[in-house]
Amino acid sequence: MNLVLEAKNINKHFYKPKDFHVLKDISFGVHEGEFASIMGKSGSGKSTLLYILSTMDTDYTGELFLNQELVSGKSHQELSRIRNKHIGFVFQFHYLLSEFSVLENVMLPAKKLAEKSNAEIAKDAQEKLEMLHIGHLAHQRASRISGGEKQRVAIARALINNPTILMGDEPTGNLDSHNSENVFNIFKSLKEEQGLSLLVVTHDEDFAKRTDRIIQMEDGMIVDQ
Ligand SMILES: Nc1ncnc2c1ncn2[C@@H]1O[C@H](COP(=O)(O)OP(=O)(O)OP(=O)(O)O)[C@@H](O)[C@H]1O
Repeated sequence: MNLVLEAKNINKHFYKPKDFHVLKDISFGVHEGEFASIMGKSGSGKSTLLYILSTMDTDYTGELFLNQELVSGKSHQELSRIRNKHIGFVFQFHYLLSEFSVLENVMLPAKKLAEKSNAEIAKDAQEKLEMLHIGHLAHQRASRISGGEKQRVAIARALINNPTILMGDEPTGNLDSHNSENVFNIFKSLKEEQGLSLLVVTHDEDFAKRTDRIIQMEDGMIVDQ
């Protein structure tokens, strides 16, 4: 099975207020169609690692491959394009633009990529919303929908460019148990029905236990996977 993401000997330091070796020789991979989770105590380095894996942070040593292509060392411009095309990201907070409609929010990453006409992008966005059972909300303002709906819109937006991998940093952290369960089920069906690869940082043990693999972090190291 192909690796969609591979980290080799990733090390990172923070130098302020003093030298702190936050990630210590991290190596692991995510296979095509795998749903993996990262767990670990607060401060163990999970978010720091995810920001490197998603190419948002380039200040580290080691090698990062996406779809078997070495991405470390590339320019910010190249990384921005790779990230937009290959990585979908869902955060704890939805970061929707509240004055825009749901549909416009979902369309944004595809407009940035500029590979399709606006009409095609709108059609794709509507399809993603239908898939997540919120098609009827397309023309609502993003500020006028519930928290659980906002997170589903954020997932639709993360999927609009048909990424290779979907990453999440505590994507259920702000949701009640019912909406968390919804998000888990959406992720699971994306894996099962579309073969999507997923990598999710979570504190929710119940969520992690039901993923294919738990990557356990402690003190900047992977101690179990
Ligand atoms: N910009 C920074 N400068 C210095 N130290 C930082 C910086 N960002 C994070 N840290 C420290 O690095 C360590 C790892 O932080 P990180 O946010 O990756 O942990 P985490 O496992 O995601 O924690 P949580 O579960 O609380 O989100 C922590 O000790 C944190 O205080």
